Amino acid sequence: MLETLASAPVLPSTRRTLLDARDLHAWYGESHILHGMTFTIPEGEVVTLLGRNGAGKTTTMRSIMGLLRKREGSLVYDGTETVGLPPNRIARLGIGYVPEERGIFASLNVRENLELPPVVKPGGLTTAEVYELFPRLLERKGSQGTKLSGGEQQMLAIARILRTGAKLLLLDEPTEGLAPVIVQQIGEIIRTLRAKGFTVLLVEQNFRFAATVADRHYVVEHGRVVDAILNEDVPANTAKLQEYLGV
Ligand SMILES: Nc1ncnc2c1ncn2[C@@H]1O[C@H](COP(=O)(O)OP(=O)(O)OP(=O)(O)O)[C@@H](O)[C@H]1O
Repeated sequence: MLETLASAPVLPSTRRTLLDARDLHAWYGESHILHGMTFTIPEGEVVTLLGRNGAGKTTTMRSIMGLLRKREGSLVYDGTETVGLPPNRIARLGIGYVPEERGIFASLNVRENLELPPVVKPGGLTTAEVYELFPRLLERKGSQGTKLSGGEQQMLAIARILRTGAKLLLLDEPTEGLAPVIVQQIGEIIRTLRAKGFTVLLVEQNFRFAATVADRHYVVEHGRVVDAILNEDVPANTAKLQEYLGV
């Protein structure tokens, strides 16, 4: 028997559940990293995973994408159990992943980077719609990946998955290393995506930023969700969050 958390924190929602993670365990080789992650992502919400370095946030995203071979438990996306499915099948269900390192191809220009990933599901944005959302990328469309600032790279990495038809966007620390003014722009983009009906799972270390975009927060420690906080309750829980995050 795997050790699990007897009762995971639960928060109410009136929305349909888009992703339901139950008692998710995952391993890198022999290393057991996720120890029973349980959380739900309501459709149309921005949900964050908060936690210290090494808590298991990135591993949770990689597990959702099927990038870890050994997973146990349940991850139901839009009614389909995805534990056991390969990454390409999971992507085709409509999940897009922007890893922390962004994955921009240095030798390709903005337009080529944008048009590289295949459309996996109908309903993705056209290139024109992407440029409307990211005017900066239109200005830079002929520039090579290497010439882009960190903020432009992050925008390109997000823009790229919008073309694919993904409806659930996994964004791993999109604001990391960016100047405050660019962080604000990324915040604007996330709010716009939410208004357009996308669902977002965001990994963040900075809960002050997270609170400007999110509907709910899950706190991750040692591969488990140990707390769940609605965004409107963040001000009343600041001290607790600071303690969780060690800030
Ligand atoms: N490829 C890997 N092989 C083995 N162990 C790994 C690998 N990647 C991560 N880990 C370990 O898994 C644990 C969780 O890492 P993870 O990257 O999910 O944490 P995190 O919460 O996202 O934090 P961070 O902000 O540092 O990325 C850490 O102990 C880490 O050392």
